Amino acid sequence: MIKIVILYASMTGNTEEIAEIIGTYLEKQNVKIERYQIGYDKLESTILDDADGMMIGTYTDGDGDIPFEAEDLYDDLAAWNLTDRPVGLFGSCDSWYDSYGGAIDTFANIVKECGAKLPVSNLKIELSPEAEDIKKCHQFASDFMYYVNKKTKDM
Ligand SMILES: Cc1cc2nc3c(=O)[nH]c(=O)nc-3n(C[C@H](O)[C@H](O)[C@H](O)COP(=O)(O)O)c2cc1C
Repeated sequence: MIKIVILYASMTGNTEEIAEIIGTYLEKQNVKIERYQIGYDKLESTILDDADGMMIGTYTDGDGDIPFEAEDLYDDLAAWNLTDRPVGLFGSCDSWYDSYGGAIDTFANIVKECGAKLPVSNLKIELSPEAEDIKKCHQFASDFMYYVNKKTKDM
């Protein structure tokens, strides 16, 4: 069974909702999902030991900043073995701010630097997901799994 680990940081619940939409969609497709809330759950590189891919969801704080509770994870990722691992980035954003979903891009950059593969574009959802956004979440998850399944078959 394919396993995907979903890490998310959420203050007011929007990114958590997106994580739920993606996770539930994938579970229905027989993917094993493990969810961890950044800043609350214990996060160690071993959570990836038997995982086929990882998704990181985050809201954006300050002036395009990553949330305070995600700083430890950000610093620790270099020590995780991310080489060639498929990673997808998503989160809730607010277009009122200049740096739209800046934290998502910051996480995308660090995982790329750590050698991860980013098979899908970062998914940025305006505030709380609406019907159209739910479709985008499903498409994001589906495109991500297309890559993961292909990679798993090739191995
Ligand atoms: C103090 C503060 C600063 C923020 N800065 C940004 C920002 O720079 N860019 C952005 O896209 N959203 C920014 N936001 C908006 C949040 O990312 C947005 O409200 C998001 O939906 C919160 O997600 P959550 O419900 O998962 O916590 C900011 C929100 C707050 C309260």
